[in-house]
Parts: sequence; C-alpha cells; structure tokens
Amino acid sequence: MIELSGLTKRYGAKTAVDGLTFTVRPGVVTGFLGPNGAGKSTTMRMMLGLDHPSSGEVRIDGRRYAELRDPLTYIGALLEARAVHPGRTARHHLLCLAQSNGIPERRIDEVLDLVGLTAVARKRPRGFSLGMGQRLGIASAMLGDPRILMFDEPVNGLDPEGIHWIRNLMKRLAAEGRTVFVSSHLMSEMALTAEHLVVIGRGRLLADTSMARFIEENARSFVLVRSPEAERLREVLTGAGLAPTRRPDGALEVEGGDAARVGELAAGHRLTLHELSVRQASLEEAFMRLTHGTVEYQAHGGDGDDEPG
Ligand SMILES: Nc1ncnc2c1ncn2[C@@H]1O[C@H](COP(=O)(O)OP(=O)(O)OP(=O)(O)O)[C@@H](O)[C@H]1O
Repeated sequence: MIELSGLTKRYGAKTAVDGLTFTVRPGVVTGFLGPNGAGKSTTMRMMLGLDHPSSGEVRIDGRRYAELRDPLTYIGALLEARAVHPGRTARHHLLCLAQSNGIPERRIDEVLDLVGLTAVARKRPRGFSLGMGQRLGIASAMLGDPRILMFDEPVNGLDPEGIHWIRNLMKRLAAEGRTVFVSSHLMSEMALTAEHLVVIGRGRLLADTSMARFIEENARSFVLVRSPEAERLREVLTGAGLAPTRRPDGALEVEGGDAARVGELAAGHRLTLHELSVRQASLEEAFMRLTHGTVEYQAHGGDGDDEPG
C-alpha cells in the first residue's frame, strides 16, 4: 500500500504537487492520470524518495522510503528515464542492483526469464531495442520481488506485442495481491489495464475512484439511431418518454436509452432503421471533460485560429 498525505512540492514560486492525499491499494491496477505538467512524475519521484516533499509525506507499507531496509524488496519502479550503465551487460546490471540491495543472485535468472531476456543476458543494453530496454527496466523493478510496483509511462513507444505483454504483466501482478501504480497518457490502453484511477490536474487531486465510476460520472453513453423516417421516429420515442435529440446529420441520440427498447418501439410503428448502436462513453472523453481547465498549455481552436499578428 502507498499512502500520500498532504504531499506538496514547490519549485520556487511553482507548486508542482499541491496537497495530494490518497491511498494506492493492493490487488488492483491503479492508473495515474493527468495532463502534461500535472505533477505525476514529481509525485512518483517523491514516492521513491528521489525528491523531497516541501511538506506532507509518503508512506510505503506504513514506512517512509528512507526507513526501508533494502527498498527494492518493498517497492520496484520503472521510471521514464532509464539509467543503465552503458558498459555493463544486462546480467551485470541486475547483479549490481541485487548486490546493493541484499537480493540473492539466483533471483537474476528468474527475472530475466520472467521478462524474456535470458537469451541476451550477456549483451550490453546499448544495442537493445526500446522494448528490450523496457523489459530490462521491468526486470530491475521486479528483482526484489516487491509487493509494490510503480510504472511511469511503461508502454511509450512499444509495439502492440510489447504493450500487450506489459498490460498482462501488470494485471497478473495485481492479481497476485501486489500494489500496482501506473501512469500513462494512452487512454485506450489505460482503460484496458486499470481498475482504479487517481487523476490530478495542476498538482491537485481531481478524482480517486473506480474506472467504471469515473467514466459513468464524467462522460455520457447513448443509443444512436438512424432512420429515413427520423421525424416520425423522434415523435414515437418522445411519446415513450425517451427524449431523443436530433443531430445535424439527422441521426437521433437517446441518452441513457436502451437499444432494445428503441428497436422495439421502431418495429411496433413499422419504422425502418438504418442504424441502431450503443455508443459507450470512453475514458478519453471522461478525462478530457474532467481535466479541461487544468491543462497548462492549451491550444485554442483548430487551424487558422491564431491571433492576427
Ligand atoms: N526540477 C524542477 N524545477 C522546476 N520545475 C519543475 C521541476 N520538475 C518539475 N517541474 C514543474 O512541475 C510541474 C509538474 O511536472 P511533472 O513532470 O511532475 O508533471 P507530469 O504530470 O509528470 O507531466 P508529463 O505528463 O508532461 O510528464 C511542471 O510544471 C514542471 O514544469
């Protein structure tokens, strides 16, 4: 478990993290979202004792990071900037980490096998692809068999196979009862991976809730229906208390409607349908709606919207 209370980080006049209080629990993957510059990396760095809070604190299974003996056995992390000594082989890199953290050497082969790098264990990471580099970073994070794992943008730049592998690994680690905390800007990927979400904007907590609730509360689902007799259909649906709205392209949207009911009402009135589909609200839509206004660098409008110079 990771517990943050009143966690704050100021850089001069800039407050990067502003009084964050939340708990990351074991057993589920918790996604960490926020627009660029929201303070995610700064928060993660403070969780790992790499940055000192201006005020507030982080507890890792009840203790401060500095109080942990052999911290890699409590919390493992994959951060965006990978620090691998260029002259060391993958195996040597893991060996150095193991030796400085009281981890038995046999664990190295286990983690190499776990991430699928056994065949290149004696090669230098310099020649590794992005995906292999990520796997080595994950092997380092897993080395101490920690109960808590943190991943900062783990799928950035990975191919679909690599993304799939990391997604399943994170889910498996959570299913084993570990605490898994992951940041990503890829909303569709996050929607498939995380069960719980923590969302921040300008350093402040915006949401700490389940994925399902977050989407339900911040985005809308509706039934989309198209008919060559749209006006007649609108009357029928309105008569049934469904309150459809008409889109400029002539289609009708029935918010909170049930597709079966719409279809049955249309059939009952012998109305032809060209489309009847359920549009599920997406995490991306919910995220955009919630964080709108907390984005640091916002583009206004589309092309040609520049102020005349
Ligand atoms: N060392 C630093 N000195 C001054 N300002 C900093 C420093 N580190 C971060 N900041 C500022 O703090 C804010 C939060 O940055 P942070 O990198 O934590 O955001 P983030 O949510 O991880 O962003 P991104 O999604 O772009 O990675 C930003 O405005 C950033 O410019």
